Amino acid sequence: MRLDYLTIFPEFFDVLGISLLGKAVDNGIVDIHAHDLRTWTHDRHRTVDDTPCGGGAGMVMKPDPWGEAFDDLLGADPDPSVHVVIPTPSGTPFRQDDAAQLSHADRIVFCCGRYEGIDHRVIDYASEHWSVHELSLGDYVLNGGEVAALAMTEAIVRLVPGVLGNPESLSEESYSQDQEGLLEYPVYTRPASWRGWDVPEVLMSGHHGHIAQWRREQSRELTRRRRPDLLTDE
Ligand SMILES: NC(=S)c1ccno1
Repeated sequence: MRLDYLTIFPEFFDVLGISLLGKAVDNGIVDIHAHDLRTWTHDRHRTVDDTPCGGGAGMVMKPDPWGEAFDDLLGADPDPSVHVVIPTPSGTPFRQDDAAQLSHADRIVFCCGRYEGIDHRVIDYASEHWSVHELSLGDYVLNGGEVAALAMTEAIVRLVPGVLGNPESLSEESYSQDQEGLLEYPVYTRPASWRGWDVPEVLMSGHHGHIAQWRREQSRELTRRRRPDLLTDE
């Protein structure tokens, strides 16, 4: 999997060289390239923004640098196997299913907007050539798409075979299919008693059936309380 990041702050993506993602890069499972969008400017000030047509506060990212970056990185031929991800508060919610689908992609290009956003013609042009995903991490506004791109990258790449040491751990996570899309149950480790709080007895029983039942019940109760929207049968 090749990941490209178009941004005016490429240093944001230096962190992708550490921990599990760093190992995935070292192992050749993932190939990461961060690009300074100003590379594709031609004026003395390396300008990437301009005032919004129709007025309004703030600045809008000019289309030209994006178009020239696409030309260099992707060429002009349409290829629906290339996924262009634009983190934006106006996007559709980024969910575990999106991470799962994108984890099968061979190529993902993250376009990290700043200011009031990217000239919409960039998205229109990209949509004519590649598979475009305008995705939001949540109902809040960040200063740019970089932090969201990092979060989405981790959610996606950790699902790529060979990245996680123990793929079994994926099956019991929140939102996973094995968890029926529910929130993950509470987890415990030693000591059995800590500052007056004990590990639930069932988890110390060694009775796998009872433990599995308790965990299912905990997941449903937690989901009912915190995310009733995830309960499909209620
Ligand atoms: N909520 C998201 S993804 C975002 C991107 C930029 N600002 O907010």
